[in-house]
Amino acid sequence: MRASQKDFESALSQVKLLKDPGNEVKLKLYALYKQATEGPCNTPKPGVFDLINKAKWDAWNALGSLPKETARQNYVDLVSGLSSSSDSSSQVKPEADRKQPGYETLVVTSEDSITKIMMNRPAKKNAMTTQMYNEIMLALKAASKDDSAITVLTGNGDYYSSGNDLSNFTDIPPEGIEEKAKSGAILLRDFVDCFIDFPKPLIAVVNGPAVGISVTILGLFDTVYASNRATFHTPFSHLGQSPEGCSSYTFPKIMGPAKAAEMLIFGKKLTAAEACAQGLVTEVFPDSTFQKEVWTRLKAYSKLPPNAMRISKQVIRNREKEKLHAINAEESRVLQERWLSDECTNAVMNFLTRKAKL
Ligand SMILES: CCCCC/C=C/C(=O)SCCNC(=O)CCNC(=O)[C@H](O)C(C)(C)COP(=O)(O)OP(=O)(O)OC[C@H]1O[C@@H](n2cnc3c(N)ncnc32)[C@H](O)[C@@H]1OP(=O)(O)O
Repeated sequence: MRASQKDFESALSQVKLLKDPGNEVKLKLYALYKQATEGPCNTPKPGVFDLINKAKWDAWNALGSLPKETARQNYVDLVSGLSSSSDSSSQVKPEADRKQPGYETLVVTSEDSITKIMMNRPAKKNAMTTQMYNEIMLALKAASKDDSAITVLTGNGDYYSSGNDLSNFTDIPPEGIEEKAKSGAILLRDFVDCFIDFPKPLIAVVNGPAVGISVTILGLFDTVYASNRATFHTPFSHLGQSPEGCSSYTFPKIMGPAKAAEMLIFGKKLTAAEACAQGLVTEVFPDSTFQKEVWTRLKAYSKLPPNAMRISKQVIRNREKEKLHAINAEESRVLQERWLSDECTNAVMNFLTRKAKL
């Protein structure tokens, strides 16, 4: 059911009675309020030294073209979630306090036996920089050893992730472009290996569109929940590139070779419903209730006996591990060559000079 203007006004009054929810939530509330009342952000970006207004602008701008009604609904849902959590437990720490330090491109939190790794470059659609790949690997390694039962990867803002940050290609070392391609292939291989080897249930909470490597690695997750706003796009041929993340093996296995070829060779973009029908996504939720429904479900799952879940995952996945590592190595080797091709260089230059988007 859509939130009415009255629900929205009542949420606006309720929010004033809440305990300080922390800066991150306040920014989310601000952005949703602006989007619900004024629509997409169209004011000039504040200067870099105007930190507070820039953070507010970034949060609002990250909502992109989210419709006003959806923003209104999300605002009402967020306030209702905050009210019930502050009613049910006065000991809940604000998110800012639970946040693990040391990450610049992620927000990593652990609560209710769930470690949540949130990609946090909303203004860049959570494009993955070299730093983000490295931080995700660190966060996964830490989560594999912490006392959480399950681990979640998600995105902040309107995108899940727009995939590899194409400006990674501009940072050429003095040794030249071949060396860049070589180190990129090593990074890719190490990154995907972390997903292959991750020992606990790994869940993707796909909050919006997903592109490139953020889609291909989904075949290595145990469960994928998606908002109905999410789309799944692997435009490798358009970019002069080739599949990674073990998708050359997992996608044909999940959806059959014909459907996999449409995605991986021809770059067909799937809606969340299509991705679910093809087995890449576990379940799709309406965007207005996505966060509430998914987190309620995950909190229930996180209470299951953790060792049993870990062992079940091993039984399901272990016999494939060796094969997946070999496929990852081969895909990384092929991509290393592709990155040196004219097709790839031209596609990246076209994006970076704003001549082409997906
Ligand atoms: C080392 C491991 C390598 C692994 C190999 C991985 C391969 C892949 O992942 S291939 C996929 C690569 N991704 C793309 O080609 C996406 C490129 N982005 C786009 O086409 C568009 O940005 C969009 C469709 C994702 C969103 O379009 P729109 O809603 O119009 O938003 P903007 O384009 O204005 O984006 C806002 C802001 O974010 C920057 N940005 C978005 N995605 C990327 C990206 N992948 N790389 C670099 N930058 C990205 C975009 O440039 C805008 O920046 P500003 O202009 O500074 O605001």
